[in-house]
Amino acid sequence: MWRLPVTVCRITNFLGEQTSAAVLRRAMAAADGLMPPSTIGPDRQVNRDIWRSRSGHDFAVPELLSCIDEVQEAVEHTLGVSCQGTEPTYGLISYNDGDFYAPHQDSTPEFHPERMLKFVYFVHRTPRPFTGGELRVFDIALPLHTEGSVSWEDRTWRDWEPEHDSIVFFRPSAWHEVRKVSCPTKQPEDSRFAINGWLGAPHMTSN
Ligand SMILES: O=C(O)CCC(=O)C(=O)O
Ligand SMILES: [Fe+2]
Repeated sequence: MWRLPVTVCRITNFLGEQTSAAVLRRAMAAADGLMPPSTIGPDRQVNRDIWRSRSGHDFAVPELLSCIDEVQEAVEHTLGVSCQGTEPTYGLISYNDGDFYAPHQDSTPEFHPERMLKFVYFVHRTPRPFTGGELRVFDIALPLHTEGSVSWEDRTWRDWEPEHDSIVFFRPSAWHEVRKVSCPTKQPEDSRFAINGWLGAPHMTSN
């Protein structure tokens, strides 16, 4: 069996000092109003065994979208996806002390098949007020028809730091997780903030 890393495009200093600081200020203000717990699935269940974080859905970041637009072609080329005619959907997610997201896929043939490209843009206070919170992206085991021969314990991965003003792009079908965050102050403003979104076919986009 072969293990191949999933390609992740990562860009640091993505918006620049001033713009990322402005996004962080808005994220901190949103978190101060205590965003609701993140929910999973079409019936919007809170399941703290799978996903512990808080989500804000009406957080607008036009400056991020225009920077994504500028790199989109290069990212598509690198990841081998085409995002022609797609539209972005996104939200602000905050992870505070003890929060995490268990391994999952953002899209499967049955669940959000319209999602073509995933992006996660990170902001946080400096110095970083939390530890953990790495984005873990699992390698693919090949050949794909390995039923029975691959065990969950054997899996391999690469961790990506949630560094302020960095962005990662990958295919939403990749298995990934957010490692548990430790944030000793427990203050909402000290959270690991992520603007988490997808480029997807608009006619199929749903929540
Ligand atoms: O915040 C991250 O690093 C990724 C979060 C994630 O996997 C998701 O919201 O689907
Ligand atoms: Fe995800």
